[in-house]
Amino acid sequence: MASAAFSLPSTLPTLSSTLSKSPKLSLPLHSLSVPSNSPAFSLSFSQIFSGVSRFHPAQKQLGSRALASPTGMASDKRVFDSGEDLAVSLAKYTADLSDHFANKRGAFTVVLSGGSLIKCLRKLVEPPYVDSIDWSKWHVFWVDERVVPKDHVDSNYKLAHDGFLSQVPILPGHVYAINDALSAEGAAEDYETCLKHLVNTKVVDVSAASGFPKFDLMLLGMGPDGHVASLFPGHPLLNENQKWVTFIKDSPKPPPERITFSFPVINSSAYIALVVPGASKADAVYTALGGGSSQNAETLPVQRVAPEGVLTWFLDKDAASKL
Ligand SMILES: O=C(O)[C@H](O)[C@@H](O)[C@H](O)[C@H](O)COP(=O)(O)O
Repeated sequence: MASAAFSLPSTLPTLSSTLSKSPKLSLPLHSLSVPSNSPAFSLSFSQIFSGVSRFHPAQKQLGSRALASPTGMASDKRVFDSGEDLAVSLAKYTADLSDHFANKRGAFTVVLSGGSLIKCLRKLVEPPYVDSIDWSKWHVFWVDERVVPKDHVDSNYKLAHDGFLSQVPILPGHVYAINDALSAEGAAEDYETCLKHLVNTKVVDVSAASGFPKFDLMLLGMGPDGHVASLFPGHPLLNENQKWVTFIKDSPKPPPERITFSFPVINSSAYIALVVPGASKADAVYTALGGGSSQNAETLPVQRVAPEGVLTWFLDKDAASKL
C-alpha cells in the first residue's frame, strides 16, 4: 500500500475533546441497544457467516475449525498460508461485522491494538471495502496505548492514523484517542470516564451479564510471550476486575508507560479477532490452542481471552507451525 504523505494535524483529537464536540447519535435509543439475548447474539459464528464458502476464491485457507473456549463458547481458528490471504479474510470478516452492527444498532464500535495488526487491516483501505463500508457508523478505540505524544513514533494512534484511519472516511469525532497531555494514571482515568459517557449515550453497548462496556469488535494482537493489550505475563494487572481502563509503568515491552483495557472489558466484547502472524508467536499459539502448557506452567494472558461473544483466531502458517 502506498502510504500517502501524512502530516499530523496541529490539533489532534483526544477522547475528551472529541466527546465535547460529538453530538449524541440521532437514532432512537432502542435501535442502538442490542440486548445480549437478541437473535444476533445467540447465533453462532457459522450461522452469521457461512464460513469457508464466503471466503474470497483467491484465498488459500489452510484450515478452520471450531474450538472450545473456557466459557464453553465456540471459537474459530483460521490458518492462512500467507499474510496476504490473512489480510483478505480479516477485511471481509470486519466488513461483514460492520454491516451487521451498522444495521442493528446504527453504530459499529471497533477497538484496535498496536503492532502488526494495522498492517493486517490493509485490505480495508482498498476496493471494494473502502467504498462499500459505511465508515460514518464506525467508532474507533484502542485496547491499549503508549503514553507518548500522538505524533511520536511509538504512538498506537499515529500507527493507526498513518496506516489506516487517514485513508478511510471515518468521522474525526468518532476516533477516540487518549489525552496525551496527562500522566499514565490520568490518561487511564480520563479514557474510562469518557467510555462511561459513551455507554450512557448508547454509542458503546453494555454487557447485561458483566456491566462492563461491550464493544462490537475487538481486534487484538498477541506478543511472543502471550501478552495481549498491555496485559503481560505475571503482572498484577492481569487480575484487575474493577477498572475498565488501567495503566502500567513497567511494561516489559517498550515504551514502559501505557494504558490498557482490563480483561473484564476485553471479555465483554461481542466479537474478538486475535490476529497473530509470524513464527515468533508459534510457541504461545501452541500453548493457547494446542494444549502446549504443562501443569506447572503459568497461564498466558492470551489464554484469559474468553469473550461473551465469539473469538476468532487469524493465524498465518508460521504462527500455526507447532499446532
Ligand atoms: O501497543 C502494543 O504494544 C500492543 O497493542 C500489543 O498488545 C501488540 O498488539 C502485541 O505486542 C503484538 O504486537 P505485534 O503484532 O507487533 O507482534
